[in-house]
Amino acid sequence: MNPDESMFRIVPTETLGPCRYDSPLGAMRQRFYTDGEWVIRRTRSHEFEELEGPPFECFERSGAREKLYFRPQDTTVGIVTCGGLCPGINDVIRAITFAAAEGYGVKQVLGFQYGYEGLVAKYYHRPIELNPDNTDDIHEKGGSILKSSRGPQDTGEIVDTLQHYCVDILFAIGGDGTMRGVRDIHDEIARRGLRISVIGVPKTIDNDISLVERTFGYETAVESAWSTITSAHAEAKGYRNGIGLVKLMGRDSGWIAASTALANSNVNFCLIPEVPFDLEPPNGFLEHLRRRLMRRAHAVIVVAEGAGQNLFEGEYERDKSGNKRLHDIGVLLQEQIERFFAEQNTEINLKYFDPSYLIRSTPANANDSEYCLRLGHNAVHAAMAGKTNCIVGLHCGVLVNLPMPMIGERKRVDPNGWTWQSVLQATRQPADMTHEE
Ligand SMILES: Nc1ncnc2c1ncn2[C@@H]1O[C@H](COP(=O)(O)OP(=O)(O)OP(=O)(O)O)[C@@H](O)[C@H]1O
Ligand SMILES: O=P(O)(O)OC[C@H]1O[C@](O)(CO)[C@@H](O)[C@@H]1O
Ligand SMILES: [Mg+2]
Repeated sequence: MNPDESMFRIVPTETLGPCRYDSPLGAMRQRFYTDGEWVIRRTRSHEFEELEGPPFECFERSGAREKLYFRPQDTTVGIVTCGGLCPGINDVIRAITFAAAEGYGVKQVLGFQYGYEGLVAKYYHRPIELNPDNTDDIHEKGGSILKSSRGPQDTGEIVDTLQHYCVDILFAIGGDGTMRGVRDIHDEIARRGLRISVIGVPKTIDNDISLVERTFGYETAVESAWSTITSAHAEAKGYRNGIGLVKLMGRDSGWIAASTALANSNVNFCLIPEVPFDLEPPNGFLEHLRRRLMRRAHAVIVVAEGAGQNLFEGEYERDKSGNKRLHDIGVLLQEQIERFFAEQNTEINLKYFDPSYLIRSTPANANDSEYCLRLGHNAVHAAMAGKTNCIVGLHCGVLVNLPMPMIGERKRVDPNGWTWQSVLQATRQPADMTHEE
């Protein structure tokens, strides 16, 4: 069904060419989807005024297509995992391997090791052949069986390697940096006039990929953080003026901290990168903490690692991929809270929790595992139909193929949005803890 063009416009994904081959999934009487099945892009009410032309953009639904671009028995698939770890990476590797090898019967599935390094000859990381036997139980483990890495690699050399191994389809599982890598690899492939599909499966516990409702691993990370809050609460209530201070990941987006504060509403202060705060009285965080202790004699604080960077001076160091190494807000808060109450001759008992890597190295929970399976399957469906330079992700509750050029700025918590307003209601912290008028 085509949408009414005056009202709706489908944003198509790039395709390598016409699809000539019958899908073997037809023999399984699987339901096929067409490019004409679409999902309306989520648009906030204030964005309507800025829209030009047809007001509703639509994305094509993910799903198996009846006709394929690649002939399965001639097709070689590659998988690579890059960036930080995340619960569910192995689930996605397994789902891609099973869908490609068992579902479509492709010739070969190659796992490139150590991120984009594994696609550059000078590192001598040989790819491993993946099959249903050696990926059978990997979803029960955290981490990535293919290993990962950060740091730039030469795009030309990456494409040389794809050609060397006759790779027809590359699946890159990673975060925002990895997706930019997909775009560069795609551009080089196009420049060389090659017929290789590159598909991204967005992974990040930070949940910060634009247009994607939820990235896999995020929910598991929140679930792991939940139990740390329970411990912090017990410690806080176990002593006079007890304070449980928990630092969670989230460089630029405070989704994990905000969701954890909602999931375990023992949190009294949630500090995220999107909402700046000051420390000192009259309206800084420390004064509000003092008032909270006066009322209830204990407090639980959750701080995202990217929060309060305005409180530091000095340049940032960078990691190999160019990401900022942030100043340690957890340690600064610990020091400043202890100093502040010592100056007031008030006894406090502060316990500091930093579960950073614990929450991202665990296996995926059941809901994330299910999501990973569907992402893996639908990434394979998209690639076999010749789609390229796109990602698969959940949008308005439905899996869609999103063209890479649509993926814009990082998704961040909106201080006026539903999530943050719920956090304010649950914590009862002031909306503004700055000295600004
Ligand atoms: N702008 C870019 N262009 C091309 N490649 C990039 C770009 N940014 C990052 N990459 C590459 O993508 C890979 C992963 O990037 P990065 O380390 O930033 O992790 P990520 O994919 O963003 O995951 P995470 O969310 O865990 O940080 C690295 O090899 C990096 O060099
Ligand atoms: O220490 P690493 O491995 O560079 O990863 C840390 C970063 O990874 C992320 O979890 C994103 O994957 C960030 O929130 C965090 O700052
Ligand atoms: Mg990143």
